[in-house]
Amino acid sequence: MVSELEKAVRADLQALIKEKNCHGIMVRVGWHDAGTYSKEDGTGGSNGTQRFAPESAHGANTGLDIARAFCDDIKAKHPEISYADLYQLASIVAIEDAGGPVIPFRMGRKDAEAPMCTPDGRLPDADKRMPHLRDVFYRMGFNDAEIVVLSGAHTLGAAHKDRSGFDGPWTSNPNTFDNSYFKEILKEAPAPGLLHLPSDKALLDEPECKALVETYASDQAKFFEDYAKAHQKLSELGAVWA
Ligand code: HEM
Repeated sequence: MVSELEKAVRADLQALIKEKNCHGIMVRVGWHDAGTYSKEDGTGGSNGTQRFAPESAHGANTGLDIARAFCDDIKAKHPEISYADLYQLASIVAIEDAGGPVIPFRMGRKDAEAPMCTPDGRLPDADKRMPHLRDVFYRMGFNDAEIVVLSGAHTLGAAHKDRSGFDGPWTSNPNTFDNSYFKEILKEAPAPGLLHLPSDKALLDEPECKALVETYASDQAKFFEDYAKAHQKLSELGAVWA
């Protein structure tokens, strides 16, 4: 059963995301909190440490201060929710509001404190290809199929020159969660104004991954079904439950 707290936070997140049209960055804040997880030693994951320096200042997190400030406004109104839950719920509500799949959400992640910040370099480098993506995502406990499906989150939002050095959205409808990312990356070159990261094109480097990109490009229902499962797993990486 959804608690009154979750209902209230969801409503406020939805209103904020609609008003600011900030779907992409809200998805990214949850991903970057969770994506530091290491299954080797259990460090990192969905524990809210992104709110602390030095993690907040890691290169990969440039620009996420905007999303964290939005989350702080919600936290001020609902101090009972943990940051760890809030970052994940922001991500999930943004995807749902953009027309994406409903992602099961379990409330109750405990916040970790500043000494639990992870070292820099745990999040993927957009200039690199499959061997690097495997190093990073296998460390979190994901497989190749999950790398492909989770990359589909780039259907939302955009890159910004002053944050990552890359520029522009992946699709022509960056506030709509659909399978257009997969259709776009299959094109030889990006359509005018759109972006292909090297790490996006990496998904076409090997036949099994490329076949999955083609499946998702032609079957949005399958994309949504697989995406919801992988994103739920992402949102619970390393979580310590109250
Ligand atoms: C596969 C490895 C990945 C790499 C190398 C990567 C890299 C990047 C880069 C360079 C940006 C641009 C940041 C900026 O300039 O603002 C970005 C944006 C974004 N990423 Fe990824 N990403 C990856 C996977 C993911 C995953 C797994 C998710 C979510 C599940 C995700 C969600 C997003 C979203 C929503 C944005 C848009 C942010 C905005 O609109 O401000 N990414 N990513």
